[in-house]
Amino acid sequence: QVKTSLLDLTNSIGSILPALSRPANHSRIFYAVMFDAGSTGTRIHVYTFINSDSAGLPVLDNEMFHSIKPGLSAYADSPEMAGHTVRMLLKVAKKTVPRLEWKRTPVILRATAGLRLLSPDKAQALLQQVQHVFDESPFLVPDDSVSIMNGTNEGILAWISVNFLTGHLKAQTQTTVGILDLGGGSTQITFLPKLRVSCVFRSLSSCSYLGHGLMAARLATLGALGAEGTGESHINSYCCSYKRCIIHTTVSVSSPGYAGYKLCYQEVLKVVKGIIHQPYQLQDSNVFYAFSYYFDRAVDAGLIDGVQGGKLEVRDIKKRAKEVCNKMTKYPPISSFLCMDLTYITCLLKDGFGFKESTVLQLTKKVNNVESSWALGATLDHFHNLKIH
Ligand SMILES: O=c1ccn([C@@H]2O[C@H](COP(=O)(O)OP(=O)(O)O)[C@@H](O)[C@H]2O)c(=O)[nH]1
Repeated sequence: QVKTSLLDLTNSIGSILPALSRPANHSRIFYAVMFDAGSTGTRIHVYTFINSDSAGLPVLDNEMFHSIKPGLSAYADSPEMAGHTVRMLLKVAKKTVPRLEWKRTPVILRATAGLRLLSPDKAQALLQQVQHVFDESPFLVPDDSVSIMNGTNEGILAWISVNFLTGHLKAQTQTTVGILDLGGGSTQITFLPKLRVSCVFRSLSSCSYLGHGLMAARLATLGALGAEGTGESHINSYCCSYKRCIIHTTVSVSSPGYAGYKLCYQEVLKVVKGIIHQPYQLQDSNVFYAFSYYFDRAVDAGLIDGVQGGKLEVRDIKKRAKEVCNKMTKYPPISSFLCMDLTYITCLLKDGFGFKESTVLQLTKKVNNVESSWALGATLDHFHNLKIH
């Protein structure tokens, strides 16, 4: 658990503009290109900002977003393919940023759980390929433009993104919202705990759990982590909605004749228990924005609209998990893992983070047409070091 002074953070964000030091007559518009090298895909965010007249926050005018699957870690044994992926995505940046602005527009790539879980030499080989593609590009390549980001920073930067987008970082705003990010390889929870009377300043609480993203949790639940690449393997799981659930080309999972919420919960609890500790000071007044796989699976389960998102209580997810696992729905689940995924999400929220069944989550993909992701916070961090390191 890492704590960061929120006062430092907001003061620093407030001074982004002076740090940019642009010529007086220069256009007020500037751009930044941030790559998210995630475990399940690589994404490009091209941000267009407008300098505000005051020394306050810049205005985010637009985001161009594009993604490619699989993630860079899928090319651990052919790193030049990782370079190819980034080169393809850079075409989006060239189309979006005016040619005259290329040489002053920074390109940055931050990798998350996929590369954290690789051996250091394989991860390094992938990053070197990306660095090579950046160096050949017409964009500005800052120092430390390509690196693996640590999990707590991932959570803090996502918190900055969502609070920036929802207007909670403005000087006069007293409240903030918490964030819940469920990636493929890791999961993050970041929020501002209740003020203790004796505290001088408020501290952010950010926890990241490597190996507890949704895809990693599937493998861990099935005890299949060690089975990868060792030849075909069959596993029985109460969480498998179909007769046969394929998890990996070499690992297939069979249902023991029936799935069921209670038995499935016991399976996923083994992954959650003992590893996730409950962050203290969680309280009812904390509003949490939940995105990435929280959002995707809620859409798959028919709980929220895929464009609008929506509010859900933890008990709504639990209820739908029961319906899917106990086959109480009219429609067969579109994914053979929907029972396991919804049960894992319920277990993570309740037994992992200590949420009540009545806790309300705001399921969100985009805020004002901008992706809910750490990438925006990382871009703001680039323009002025936010002292989160
Ligand atoms: O800008 C983004 C970045 C990620 N995601 C979602 O985040 C999840 C996967 O996260 P990732 O592969 O980055 O996992 P990590 O490496 O962080 O564990 C998927 O549902 C993506 O669709 C998204 O919707 N928008």
